[in-house]
Amino acid sequence: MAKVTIIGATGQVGSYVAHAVSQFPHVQEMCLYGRPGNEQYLDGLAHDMMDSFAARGTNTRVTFGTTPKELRGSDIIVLTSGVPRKATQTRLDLALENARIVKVFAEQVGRMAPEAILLVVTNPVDIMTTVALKYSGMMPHRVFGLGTHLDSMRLKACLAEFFNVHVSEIHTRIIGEHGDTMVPMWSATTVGGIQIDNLLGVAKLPREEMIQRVKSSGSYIIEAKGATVYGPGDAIATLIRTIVEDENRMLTVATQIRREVFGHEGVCVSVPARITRGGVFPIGVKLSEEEEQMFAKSVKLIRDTTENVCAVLDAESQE
Ligand SMILES: NC(=O)C1=CN([C@@H]2O[C@H](COP(=O)(O)OP(=O)(O)OC[C@H]3O[C@@H](n4cnc5c(N)ncnc54)[C@H](O)[C@@H]3O)[C@@H](O)[C@H]2O)C=CC1
Ligand SMILES: O=C([O-])CC(=O)C(=O)O
Repeated sequence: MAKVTIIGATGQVGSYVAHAVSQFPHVQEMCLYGRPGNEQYLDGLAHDMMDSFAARGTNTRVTFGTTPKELRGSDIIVLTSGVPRKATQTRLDLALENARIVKVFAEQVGRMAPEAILLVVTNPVDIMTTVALKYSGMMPHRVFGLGTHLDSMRLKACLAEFFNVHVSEIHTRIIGEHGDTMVPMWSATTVGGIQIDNLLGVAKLPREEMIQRVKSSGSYIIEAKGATVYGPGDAIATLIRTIVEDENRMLTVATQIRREVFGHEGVCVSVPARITRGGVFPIGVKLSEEEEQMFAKSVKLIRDTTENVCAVLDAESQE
């Protein structure tokens, strides 16, 4: 049984995730957490959800609060607080503003629930995951980010449409940044278990177009309806289910990498990882030369931006 806490529960992604995750049988308590001033909204949200659970026959207890003690006893904490981008912005434009928000909550989690698993969603997610790891002081396998799991699902949908097969027939991964430097792993892409290059007719696969579609998916949706909610929400819900039900699935999420395994270190970036009730454990993979070069570019961008942001945060905390 697990207590799941959503930080940023008043937001679009946070409230959808809270509702989606509460239906998992192992989730005993759903704690809706927000910043001071949002108590009335959280109260209303909690009551709305209780009505929903009664209608659905879900037995999850809903609690809410704005003080750090609410975090105590959490098994999984999802951090969704932060400013979302406008269609004209990149995720990287949010880095400093959201890092200030993430730092505050990460410190609270590190103090109140250091044994929990912390899943970071706030954008730019790779950088925010490193910020959360640094300022929470938690173990690296207990802090991870949504990363390119969502991008991998978006590519999966494109491939299922192209091949006209059920999505469950597609296995694929995108590693690296949740952003423009993301790296598709065509070498790990299969349809019905068959490696994509061994399928007849695959030469026609519009790989570049598909990746462009994945890269622009967030801004396309934001421009049309203001925010992405169901895609990230259900991608997050899958990760939480994997943890609470100890499914040992291998998904692609932002996690701290080590030099001995990935040739780089010091940042959180998406790679394949085994996800269990005990945490998230990256798995080393052999990349092609092109994938390796693209991955190095992604890591450099994340590292440079993270270092800049952390330098500002550290200077501010000296003031
Ligand atoms: N990694 C991913 O794939 C995705 C990441 N996101 C990111 O998640 C974050 C939230 O997105 P939405 O829920 O759509 O936004 P939203 O505006 O609906 O909600 C924002 C939440 O953050 C809180 N918040 C805002 N400023 C704050 C501050 N200064 N201090 C404390 N709390 C603050 C709000 O109270 C609210 O709960 C954004 O950074 C967005 O870019 C969203 C979708 C997918
Ligand atoms: O694009 C955004 O800002 C939200 C997000 O990360 C996504 O849906 O991929």
